[in-house]
Amino acid sequence: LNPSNRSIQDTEGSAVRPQPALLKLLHTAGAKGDTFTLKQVMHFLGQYIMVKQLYDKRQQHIVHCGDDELGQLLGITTFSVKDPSPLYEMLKKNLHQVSC
Ligand SMILES: C[C@@H](c1ccc(Cl)cc1)n1cnc(-c2ccccc2)c1-c1c(C(=O)NCCN2CCN(C3CCCCC3)CC2)[nH]c2cc(Cl)ccc12
Repeated sequence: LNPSNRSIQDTEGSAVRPQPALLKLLHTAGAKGDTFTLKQVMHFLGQYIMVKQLYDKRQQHIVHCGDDELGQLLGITTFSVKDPSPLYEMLKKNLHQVSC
């Protein structure tokens, strides 16, 4: 993100530009355009998980993404929505701060 090295949460309201691989997932989930707030990125990633039915039907906080592009981006096969750290790591690498 930006050189001032603010944490990912600080960029809540400001605009971010996802890398192509992440942008593709957001468009699959119905997102339009190429610049979003972090909140919108989170919303569309949630939609993506639902559209692709990646969450465990019995334990709905578990996401199985090993066979999906989401897993390629995260570098993991499974995660729990209760532990967002792998997600924030991925977003740090795949979101560019848009200084507008
Ligand atoms: C609090 C929030 C969250 C948000 C960010 C993080 Cl790093 C962790 C957790 N959250 C809580 N459960 C989910 C979730 C669980 C299963 C399937 C889809 C989403 C989410 C996620 C949202 C979201 O925007 N959530 C809106 C309300 N969700 C409730 C759960 N609902 C589903 C639960 C499973 C059955 C279908 C509905 C969907 C709407 N966006 C995400 C993106 C990712 Cl990479 C991972 C998880 C989520």
